Amino acid sequence: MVRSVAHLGPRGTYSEMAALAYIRWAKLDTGDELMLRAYPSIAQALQATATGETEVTVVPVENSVEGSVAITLDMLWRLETLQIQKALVLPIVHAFLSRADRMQQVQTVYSHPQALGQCQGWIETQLPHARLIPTSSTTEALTHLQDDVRVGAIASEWAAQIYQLPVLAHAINDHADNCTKFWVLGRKASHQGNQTSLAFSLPINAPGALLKPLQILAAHDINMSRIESRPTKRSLGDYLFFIDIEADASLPNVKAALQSLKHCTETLKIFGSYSLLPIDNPCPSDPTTNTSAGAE
Ligand SMILES: O=C(O)C(=O)C[C@]1(C(=O)O)C=C[C@@H](O)C=C1
Repeated sequence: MVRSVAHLGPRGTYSEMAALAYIRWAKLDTGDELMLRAYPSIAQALQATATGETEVTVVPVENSVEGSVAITLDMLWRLETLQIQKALVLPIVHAFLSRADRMQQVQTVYSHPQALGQCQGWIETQLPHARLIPTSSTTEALTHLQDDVRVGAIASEWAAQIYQLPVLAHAINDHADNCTKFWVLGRKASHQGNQTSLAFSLPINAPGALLKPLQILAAHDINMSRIESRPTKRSLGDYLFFIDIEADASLPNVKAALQSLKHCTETLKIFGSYSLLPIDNPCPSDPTTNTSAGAE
């Protein structure tokens, strides 16, 4: 069976860029030949790995401007089987694609909500009256361009090359350092790395309930690099907490802390220890390169 990497499609998304970076790394590291496999949503990509249809999935988890990708955290909590094997951070540089000659012709802008948020300031100054329409991915937005000069889309320059679409403006993201962290998730744990991610729900909604787990981490000299809350969806004001720590779960102090956390949390999930993949050149040089196994 072809071992494949699930990601949000269709072709040319930032998620595919991240998946390609992972595939290149895996080839160099282990000689493994992995194929891309695009899915219409992040949830479907994650499910494909959970059910064994693909080996791993590469999904966005956090952007430097817009913050967490809620669906990734929610699905990770819901699917019992997934472990984080690697993390990678991609610089995200957006372009404005349109068949219009002038910006003034554009009345409607399509893109993924994360991309629309990352270019909010640019849209306000360049296209203050445009209607903004969210799409399931930056490249799904491109299907709305057709021959209509009143329509524009936000995606990468790489996507513009793949679909041979004109770029009206480039590097339109509001912050030059815009970047997104992706996780590589699989059914197996990586068992090594200097970062560990976990999440828990609390047994009671009372003063100090969250303080106890945080005190345990501090008492074991463990540094947190991130804390994020998500609704449990049971009742208003009831939260899950997602925490990243800067330590390997196999270290004695981390093992002891995780053991103690069990006593002051309701459900505790450990998503594994992993390292950050170094990315030299995020953009595949040849836009026609397609190592896709094709799911969409
Ligand atoms: O729509 C895409 O191209 C994606 O890969 C999704 C996504 C995201 O969900 O954050 C990935 C990276 C960018 O931050 C913008 C969009």
